Amino acid sequence: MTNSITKNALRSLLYEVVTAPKPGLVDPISQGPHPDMNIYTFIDSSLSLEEYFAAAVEIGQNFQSTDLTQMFQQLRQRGITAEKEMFAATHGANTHKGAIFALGIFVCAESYSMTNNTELFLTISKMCKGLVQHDLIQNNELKTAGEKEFEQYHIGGARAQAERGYPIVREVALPFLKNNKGTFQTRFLDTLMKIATVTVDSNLIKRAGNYNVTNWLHQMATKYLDLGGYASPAGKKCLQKLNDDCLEHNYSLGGCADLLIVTIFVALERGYI
Ligand SMILES: CC(C)(COP(=O)(O)OP(=O)(O)OC[C@H]1O[C@@H](n2cnc3c(N)ncnc32)[C@H](O)[C@@H]1O)[C@@H](O)C(=O)NCCC(=O)NCCS
Ligand SMILES: Nc1ncnc2c1ncn2[C@@H]1O[C@H](COP(=O)(O)OP(=O)(O)OP(=O)(O)O)[C@@H](O)[C@H]1O
Repeated sequence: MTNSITKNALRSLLYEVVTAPKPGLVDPISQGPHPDMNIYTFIDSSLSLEEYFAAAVEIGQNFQSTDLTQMFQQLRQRGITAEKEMFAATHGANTHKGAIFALGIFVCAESYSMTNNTELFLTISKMCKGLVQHDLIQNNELKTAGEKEFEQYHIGGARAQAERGYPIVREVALPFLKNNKGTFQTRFLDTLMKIATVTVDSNLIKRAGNYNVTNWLHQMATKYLDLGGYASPAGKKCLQKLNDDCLEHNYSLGGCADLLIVTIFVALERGYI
């Protein structure tokens, strides 16, 4: 029988991807600026990760030592296999690399925290202690987009969020989702845009080729929420414009999507939604 944490991990991936219309991201209406993937690719990708999340639950349940960075190392080894399983399921498209990292951490930490009665976000920062130093500062071969951006702009992307215990999720997105009422569609779109008001998304910066795009995103997302979000006609229109802008400029919001996924996961675990 599928463990309830594993099930909520899969639910959060599917809830995120069916939410539409998301700017710069794949949803059932549009591939956005992602010609190599669509909603079906995301379904296949999500299902391919079930065993990975089940393994992450087990790692969290069985971990005994006090040094939680070792638990993260175990998870990471399994995560590298999960990336291969994802690429096999999607015929080579990178649908969920960031989510394998972020949601894997949340699943493992949730399982550990439930077994050992610890606080989720504190557990995550203990697991990821030293990650930026190890992966980005001591690394002499900066190859991936995120690694190069650290060199160029000094931003830590997905790794820095993890090491800091996901402050955007803990302090911004989760309280917002919890208090925001309405349909799932409205709540998730507005939460995605709330995340976009503060996130430095390395995926967007890579696509734009400059850091300044971050300020543009923060301003557009703030404007959308000020107009009343998806529940208001003006907010809807603003989101449509943002969707068009992302398509026109080939902008992707992969980091914001990952943060929405983990926010939905915690909300499901805590019964906020
Ligand atoms: C750290 C990860 C996400 C990726 O690192 P990588 O340097 O390959 O890519 P990069 O830094 O360009 O980012 C990849 C993805 O992170 C997400 N992301 C971007 N910005 C942010 C942000 N601010 N917050 C959270 N996630 C973000 C996006 O989905 C983006 O596409 C992870 O895949 C990783 O650790 N890769 C190394 C191999 C590994 O250990 N894999 C197993 C992971 S469990
Ligand atoms: N609905 C979605 N949910 C989650 N992530 C999404 C969604 N739609 C798109 N993405 C994200 O878009 C990113 C893929 O964008 P991109 O093509 O820029 O990355 P890449 O394939 O790794 O890069 P490159 O093409 O330069 O090798 C992935 O990180 C994926 O997470």
